[in-house]
Amino acid sequence: MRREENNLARKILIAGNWKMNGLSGQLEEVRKISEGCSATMGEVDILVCPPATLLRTVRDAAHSDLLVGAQNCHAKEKGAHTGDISAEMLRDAGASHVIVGHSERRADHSECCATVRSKLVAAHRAGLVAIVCIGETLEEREAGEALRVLESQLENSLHDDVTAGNTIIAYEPIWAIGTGKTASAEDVAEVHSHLRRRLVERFGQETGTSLRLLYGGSVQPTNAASLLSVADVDGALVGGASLKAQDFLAICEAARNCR
Ligand SMILES: O=C(CO)COP(=O)(O)O
Repeated sequence: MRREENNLARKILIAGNWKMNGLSGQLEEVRKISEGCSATMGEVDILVCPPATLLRTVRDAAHSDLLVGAQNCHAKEKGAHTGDISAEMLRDAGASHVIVGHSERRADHSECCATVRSKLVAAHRAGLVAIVCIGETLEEREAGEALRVLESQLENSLHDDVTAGNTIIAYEPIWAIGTGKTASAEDVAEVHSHLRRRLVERFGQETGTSLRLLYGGSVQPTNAASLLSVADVDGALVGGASLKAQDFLAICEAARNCR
């Protein structure tokens, strides 16, 4: 089933995850994104997630309709956690969204689903919309375990007060991140419809069908249209291609044309 036959009530979100990239001298790309997508922003939500050091600068430089988010938060509100940043601090710095549970954090910082869930609670406590990432490894996919692994991550990373207004799910197969390999539209459709069913079972019909499900992993201007046309794909979480305004804007434009 293609997107137009599915639930169109969910507004598409194109989110750029800059990861550990970006210095204050390089804000020209943000200005280009901000200006370039001003016509698109009514129809598509557009979010950029710079490193925490640039949150305030990007927020101040960007069009007010461009959403600005962070890439991680600590579970606690404040206290003796040297080097960490709380969800409240991110909000104070201008963020409205925060990514939690990205596979790079799960791998580099040994974050398990319980940690991700506590960060989700923190994000909601601070009034941030959380983007919860889940994804399987290549070994898990090849062993036929992908759906089981994803289901477990989904189950254990979320808490019961999740709503379509405070949470977005991003499916990012680990083997597709930064590799140039993208999951096929068929694989993405299978995963997203499975996740949708699980969300409806857990949160009920209304919330389950309203939660947005993003795809991430080597999304490029060349493949965005086909990925975004898949039913139950409600947007993209873009890494490398979000660093160049031209590429990111092309993906936003592809999203606009999917409506
Ligand atoms: O990890 C990602 C976004 O969070 C995807 O990264 P790439 O688009 O560079 O594959």
